[in-house]
Amino acid sequence: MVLLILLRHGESLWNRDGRFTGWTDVDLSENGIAEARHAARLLRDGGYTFDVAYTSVLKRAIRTLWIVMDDMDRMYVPVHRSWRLNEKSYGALQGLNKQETAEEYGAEQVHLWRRGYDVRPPPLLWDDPRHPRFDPRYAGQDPDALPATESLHDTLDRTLPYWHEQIAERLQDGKTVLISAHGNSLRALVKYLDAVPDEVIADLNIPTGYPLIYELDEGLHAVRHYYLGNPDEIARATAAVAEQATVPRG
Ligand SMILES: O=C(O)[C@H](O)COP(=O)(O)O
Repeated sequence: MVLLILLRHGESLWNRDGRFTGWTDVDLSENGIAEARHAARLLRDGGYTFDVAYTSVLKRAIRTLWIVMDDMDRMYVPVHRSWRLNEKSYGALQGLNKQETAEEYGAEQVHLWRRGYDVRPPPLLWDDPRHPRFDPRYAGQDPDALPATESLHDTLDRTLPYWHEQIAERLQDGKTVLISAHGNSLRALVKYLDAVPDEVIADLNIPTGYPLIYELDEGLHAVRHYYLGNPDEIARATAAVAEQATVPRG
């Protein structure tokens, strides 16, 4: 049995403000820092450790990982960063308030942009300064391969090669792997691990800051998974993610 620990970063400044973030490099809020520390405590108290860590190239996931490594006294663990673990690109929606966007375009449309498996939000234009081709951290990448927007399907398609080429091998070596990443890059991995059907994945939300443990067999098939933490708090935090872009009644 091998262990995989998935961790969505703590609350970011734009999570706090209810804004679409995607590939925007936004830091943790004070609350997000506390959530990361809480995640470390949950792991420590549960007797979990990890041998190698993977994260995105976005600071909310990296900083969450740093805090967990520091609080668990595992700063020495090897860390690998890849854009393939980045959040789903929210394209031209990045920076907009989710609730205001729902008021303007309708909650149904925004739900499709957020959760439709094959639905892409409006893209960033090629010359938009927010396009990742202008960002030095992607300088080594083919600019045509960098997303101007993504569906969850697109996110899965660019995450999976990294899983197969890098992460799976470590797990097969019997290492416990921690992945500190994002709501949608983790939803994509969960879809793959649990073979969640396209229409069902829309209802799956991942809260910030709660470790999600996967037990895998030797073939890396998921045997079971569970969150660490208080189930009522996790249920509330998960529901809050789902409801981020609803239009208030009345
Ligand atoms: O990029 C974002 O806005 C969030 O990290 C994930 O948002 P979502 O829950 O609206 O997909």
